[in-house]
Amino acid sequence: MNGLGNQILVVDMRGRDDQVLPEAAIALAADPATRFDQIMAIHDPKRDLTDAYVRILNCDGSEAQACGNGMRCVVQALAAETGKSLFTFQTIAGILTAQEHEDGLISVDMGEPIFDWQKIPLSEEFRDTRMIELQIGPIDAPVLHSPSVASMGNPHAIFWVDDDVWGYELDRFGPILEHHPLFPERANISIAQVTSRSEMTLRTWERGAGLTRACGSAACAAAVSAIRKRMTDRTVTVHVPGGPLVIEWLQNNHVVMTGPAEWEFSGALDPRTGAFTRDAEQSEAAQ
Ligand SMILES: N[C@@H](CCC[C@H](N)C(=O)O)C(=O)O
Repeated sequence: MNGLGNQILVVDMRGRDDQVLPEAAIALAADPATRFDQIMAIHDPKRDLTDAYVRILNCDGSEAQACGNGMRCVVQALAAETGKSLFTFQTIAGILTAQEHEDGLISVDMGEPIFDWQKIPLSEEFRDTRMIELQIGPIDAPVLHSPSVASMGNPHAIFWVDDDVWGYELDRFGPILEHHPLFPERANISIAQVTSRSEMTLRTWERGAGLTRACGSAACAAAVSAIRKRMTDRTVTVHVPGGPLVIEWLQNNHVVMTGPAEWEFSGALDPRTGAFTRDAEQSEAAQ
């Protein structure tokens, strides 16, 4: 599936007690036929009143605490299967609720943002008035500096720019910043330009996945950071390379993300090796 071009493999692990292995994820990501950004593995619920436990893997095999676009894909897959429209999920980071609307768009309550530096986590206290020294450009005139830092369950840094986000070499700066010592668990790195009280443009270099066409949790982290800085109102349309996501920061402190999800193909996966066989009718149609 995909969520605004964020490539997602939704893997049904219900009724099994094993897991998608990191090696399987790495093998699947290396195959052009199954290239993906994240795996959303749907497991049997571990708690009453939840529909499923969802485990999230990046294409480098690492486990993530949140994936907004992937959650919308899970909702669409389960809504098609069950006819339900309201869901409650458990992830490593906590409980999330989600809803598929009549128009097909999906809202996910991504929970409460975290700004406490120890919980993001950062290696030391950091205020966005302090520059992160970059290994590029002159030290007294860095290309990107003073990010907002926040967690949506997963760590994010958002660098604000006044001009076009496409003018920055995120593929070059992203890996340097992802591994900056300020981020002991690495971080998702975004460049954002606020264009009005209700809109911004955002590009993201994802921890464990690299450049993606959309990152839902980054859109949430960027929106709440812009709202805290009084740059926007509490509802923000975040334009990512794959299209728009609407982010609302509710008075109860929860962040709700709304956007689409799209089915692409299906097949059978060996969760130990990553061997994948596309469903027969789809293979024939592709020939
Ligand atoms: N694409 C995602 C984020 C996936 C996890 C991230 N790369 C991490 O490691 O934290 C989204 O839509 O939120």
